[in-house]
Amino acid sequence: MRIAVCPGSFDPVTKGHLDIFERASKLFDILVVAVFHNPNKKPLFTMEERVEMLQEATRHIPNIRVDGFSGLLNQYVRQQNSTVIVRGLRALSDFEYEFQRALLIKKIDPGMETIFMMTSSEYSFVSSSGIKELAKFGGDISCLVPLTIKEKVIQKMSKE
Ligand SMILES: Cc1cn(CCC(=O)O)c2ccccc12
Repeated sequence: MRIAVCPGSFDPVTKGHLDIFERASKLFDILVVAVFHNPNKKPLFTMEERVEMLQEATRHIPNIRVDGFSGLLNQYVRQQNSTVIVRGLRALSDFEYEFQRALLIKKIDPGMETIFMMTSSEYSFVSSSGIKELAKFGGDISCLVPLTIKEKVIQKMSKE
């Protein structure tokens, strides 16, 4: 059984994320989309909200499992009976951080592999932070996130 883990903050999930999920889910028997609890960040949505939003947004992909985790990524991946991490790359600006992170994981856990997938060109500019910024000032985020996510972002922003 080939399992891969796709970790991220997904605060919120975007169409760029979904593009990677849909393509990566065809390469593995199970794709675990894992919301990472980052103690250094103050997310807009709670871990539970992000897991729920991801479950909704990926309902059409049968071999996806959504989960939340904290702690060391490589330990979590091994707990999922996997040694493969999948990350999406939007642009060259992502590469340096992702490259260092992949090398560090390889250093502490040589059996772990990180696979990078380029997002489709139509989503190469889409980021969760950009979407939140746009929504904050009343911009239309319809083409950047699934409809169910759009409503939740606007609702959450109205309370900020
Ligand atoms: C498109 C994309 C960006 N990233 C990293 C930045 C982020 O977490 O949004 C991903 C992580 C997993 C799957 C897809 C993506």
